[in-house]
Amino acid sequence: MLALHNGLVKFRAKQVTLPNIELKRGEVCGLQGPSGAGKSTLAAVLSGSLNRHGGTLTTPGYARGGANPVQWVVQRPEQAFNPRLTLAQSLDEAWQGRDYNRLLSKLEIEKNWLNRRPNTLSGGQLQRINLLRALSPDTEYLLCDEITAQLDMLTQQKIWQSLLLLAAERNLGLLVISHDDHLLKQICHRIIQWPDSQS
Ligand SMILES: Nc1ncnc2c1ncn2[C@@H]1O[C@H](COP(=O)(O)OP(=O)(O)OP(=O)(O)O)[C@@H](O)[C@H]1O
Repeated sequence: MLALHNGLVKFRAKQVTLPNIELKRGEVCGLQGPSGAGKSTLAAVLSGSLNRHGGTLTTPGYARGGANPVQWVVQRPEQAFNPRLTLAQSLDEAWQGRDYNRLLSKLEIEKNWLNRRPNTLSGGQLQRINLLRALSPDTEYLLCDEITAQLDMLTQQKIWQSLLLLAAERNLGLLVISHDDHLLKQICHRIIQWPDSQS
């Protein structure tokens, strides 16, 4: 279970009250809310990237020597990679030397892309590799923060098709943060409307 209750984050000039959330493995939950409400802040807290100032956070434990089981995937994949490393080097780090080749075709990634540096790939190519980076065997929950918002419609559809299949196969819990009403209704089991109500 991944859960946050009564979460609160204080920035220097602002305090953000986070919505209560409980996400189980195998579940695809949408999160929708106005710009600036704190959706990315919530993802940062759930993934342990940002300290909270209140509330109770429940996360799955790390496997011994393993990576974070809660992975936050952001809208701009270039932020997730060291620009000086090839993508293969970044993937080897994230996967700790384990074999990810089986996932290349599932995510429609061409092997030769991996010899390149992040700034030489398109947004869609890089986001596929970013998802592969986040999908090491340790991952149990994926926080998808507007991950296809900058991509064309066809690429969006293909990425979600691949990702939902993999999520079902791996029994991952998915939090889908998006302003795209149509996408959320199409793929989510339930949608949290923030700050209004839960449905
Ligand atoms: N590092 C930071 N320092 C100061 N304020 C911040 C920081 N990060 C976020 N905030 C503020 O916290 C609030 C929530 O930001 P957040 O990015 O989580 O919103 P969001 O719901 O994801 O917005 P959007 O839909 O536009 O991406 C905003 O008012 C933002 O300005």
